[in-house]
Amino acid sequence: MAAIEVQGLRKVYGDVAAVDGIDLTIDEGEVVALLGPNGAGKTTTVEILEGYRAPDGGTVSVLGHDPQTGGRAFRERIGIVLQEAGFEDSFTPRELLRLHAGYYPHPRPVDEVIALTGLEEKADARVRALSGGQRRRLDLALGIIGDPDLLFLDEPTTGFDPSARRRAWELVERLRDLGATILLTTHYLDEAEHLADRVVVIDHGRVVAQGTPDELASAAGGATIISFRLPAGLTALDLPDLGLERRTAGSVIEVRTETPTADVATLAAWALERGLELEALTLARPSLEDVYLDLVGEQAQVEMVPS
Ligand SMILES: Nc1ncnc2c1ncn2[C@@H]1O[C@H](COP(=O)(O)OP(=O)(O)OP(=O)(O)O)[C@@H](O)[C@H]1O
Repeated sequence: MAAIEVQGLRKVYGDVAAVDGIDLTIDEGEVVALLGPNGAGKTTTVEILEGYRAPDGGTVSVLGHDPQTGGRAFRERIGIVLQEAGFEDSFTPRELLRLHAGYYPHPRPVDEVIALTGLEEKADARVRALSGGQRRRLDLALGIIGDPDLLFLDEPTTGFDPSARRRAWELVERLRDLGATILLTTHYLDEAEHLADRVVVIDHGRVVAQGTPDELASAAGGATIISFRLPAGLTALDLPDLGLERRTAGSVIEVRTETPTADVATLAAWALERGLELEALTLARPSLEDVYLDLVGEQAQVEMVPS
């Protein structure tokens, strides 16, 4: 059975269609990542699914309920980790978890949640003494204390250090193994690639692509990415003609090509002729990030240009 079933979802603010006809089905036990540039409509969509905003059109069923009218029976089965939850900072994580456990019929044991989220050392410290990353872990802990069937994670690892991030990923994987359905939004493509069974890309309030990370990457058309660091003192203009398309990120050059063998030979001959060593030279198939930037990159860049 589908955990989430959405058809023709619309939400309009004045002249802006924040959500402009989204269809989305998420099966029980699936981990789905919602991706999209700032303002794409992710938060609006997720908040409608959570019951915090009313749609202007379309049908929504979450765990068999209409989120607007599902009431307590619905709330008890979902867990929500918002981007910025405020909590009473004179409490300790253990106290807050006990308090929240009381709202649910079958909560997880508080100690188990503390261990799952790696908060053992700070379980009895005042919340105000926690670092930003530790507070995010507390957000996660509060999101899973009710042992939800469906968990909404809004940018769950923003502000985490790399090891906290790994632990959060392991936690999501464990929850998935325990059968939870998870809908997460993230701006980290590697996070989506790592965690999600399926990725849904939203732009301008519509679904512009969806599939497993592998499916999306192969939709890029079998191209290969040649990547290397531009030798010191040279510019991209000094390079030979290569590939179909070139992207520069700092001193790293990425060339998309459908003839990698010939292009690598051209590049190697060019470098050898000049006695250059090409640092960080790699060949790879397009990552989810490449595909994502192809789908929404241009609009995202336009949005960043001040008018
Ligand atoms: N309460 C509101 N009133 C008016 N406009 C809104 C409101 N909430 C969102 N919007 C607009 O709707 C559009 C979608 O916003 P939304 O927050 O859903 O995007 P998002 O994909 O979550 O972005 P981000 O990645 O920045 O969190 C944006 O143009 C935003 O300005």
